[in-house]
Amino acid sequence: MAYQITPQLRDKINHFCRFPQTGVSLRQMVMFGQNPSQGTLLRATQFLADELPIRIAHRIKELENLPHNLGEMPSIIKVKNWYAQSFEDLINFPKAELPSSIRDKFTSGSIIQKLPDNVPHPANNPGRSGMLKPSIPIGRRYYTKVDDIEWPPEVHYYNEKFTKLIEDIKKRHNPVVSTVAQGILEYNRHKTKTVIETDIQAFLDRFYMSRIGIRILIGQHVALNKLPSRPDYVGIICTKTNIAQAVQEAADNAKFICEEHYGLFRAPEIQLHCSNDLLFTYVPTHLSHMLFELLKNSLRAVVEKFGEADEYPPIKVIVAEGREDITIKISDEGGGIPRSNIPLVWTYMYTTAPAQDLDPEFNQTDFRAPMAGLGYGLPISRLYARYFGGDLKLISMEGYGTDVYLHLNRISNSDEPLQ
Ligand SMILES: Nc1ncnc2c1ncn2[C@@H]1O[C@H](COP(=O)(O)OP(=O)(O)OP(=O)(O)O)[C@@H](O)[C@H]1O
Repeated sequence: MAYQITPQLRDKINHFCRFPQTGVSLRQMVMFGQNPSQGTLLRATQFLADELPIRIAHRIKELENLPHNLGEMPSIIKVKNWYAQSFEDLINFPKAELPSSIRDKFTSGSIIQKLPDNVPHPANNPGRSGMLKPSIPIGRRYYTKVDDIEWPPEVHYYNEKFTKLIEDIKKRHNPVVSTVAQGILEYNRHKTKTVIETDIQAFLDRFYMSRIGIRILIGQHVALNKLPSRPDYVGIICTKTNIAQAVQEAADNAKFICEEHYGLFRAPEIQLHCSNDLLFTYVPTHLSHMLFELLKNSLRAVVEKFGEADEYPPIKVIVAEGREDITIKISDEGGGIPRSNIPLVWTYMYTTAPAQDLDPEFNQTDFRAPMAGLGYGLPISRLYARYFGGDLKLISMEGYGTDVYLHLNRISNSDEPLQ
């Protein structure tokens, strides 16, 4: 039988919707996740056990109040039910029952309510330093790392169970992007024009941005709990992400796909101008995703403009290191985009590639089409860039080529853009 939201669950969803979502910055994640003790992990568990149902409840509400009749499409209902099931799993997860000796250690000097804005936090006040352990402000609270004392096996077991729960939730939501895309196709069948309306575009931006945030929080928590510690990594965040290496890997992958797709002996060359030792803190999987999508677009444009050729004008990747941003410019001579189409390239489902079949049941880790096909590459890459305070811009010279600018914020302390 299809999943149903019971009236009791509905009340809980309404209740959690009343709380604002709490953003976490890349820097906070790095500070909190360095060499975490089981106690610190338990604190992270508690944060997520509070925060994830809030974020998910907001999404359920939004899926139920979609503009036009998008919310009635079978694929959208399917996605809403996944969110409702995950919400239910999370709120039914039992609270930690700690032995009293441990409970005292866990709570003493731990979560401190945020001080008024005009009062410096004691941990950041040099005159009073040492009074409190350094703590990380997240939302309205300060999260203090917990000492590495001998934590009883119950704490480890509890963290492990919660990790398993959210890992399963992440897996359940793997096909969300392609299923929502399917929902949009179902909706478009009822219309004569297929360009996405502004309100639906805004919903998709919010929805996918929120999904990135939820998956980062889960991915980070799972990595901290399960992965052996790796040098230069805090969970899924690499504190020494090597840009040149990331571009090179994305270029190799994109060229390989391009050669396969067009049956070419050799894809256009991708020239890289970047210092080999440029390192910064980032989530490497996000960076690879964006670079791969952008390079694929450039390769496709060049190959489609020049056809099967012995030589193509190279694609140039220039990396600039600023104080605030690291900017990656990708320039191609693939003929550019007509000016009137520029706003469309940021809309979901806009593509000039032949239509692709969607298979929402296909259990993929993250949505990715082979060479081109759904028109998700640019808008989703822009969300990834914006998620950590960066941006993605595109400038085209029709008849010549396209430049895309990928700005990555290196200060990394901007909060997640949550709505
Ligand atoms: N460098 C480029 N040069 C010319 N046209 C481009 C370039 N990048 C993007 N475009 C145009 O913008 C459209 C949308 O790009 P987008 O990356 O969002 O989707 P896609 O590549 O068509 O499909 P996918 O979902 O697989 O990424 C492309 O179909 C293409 O027409």
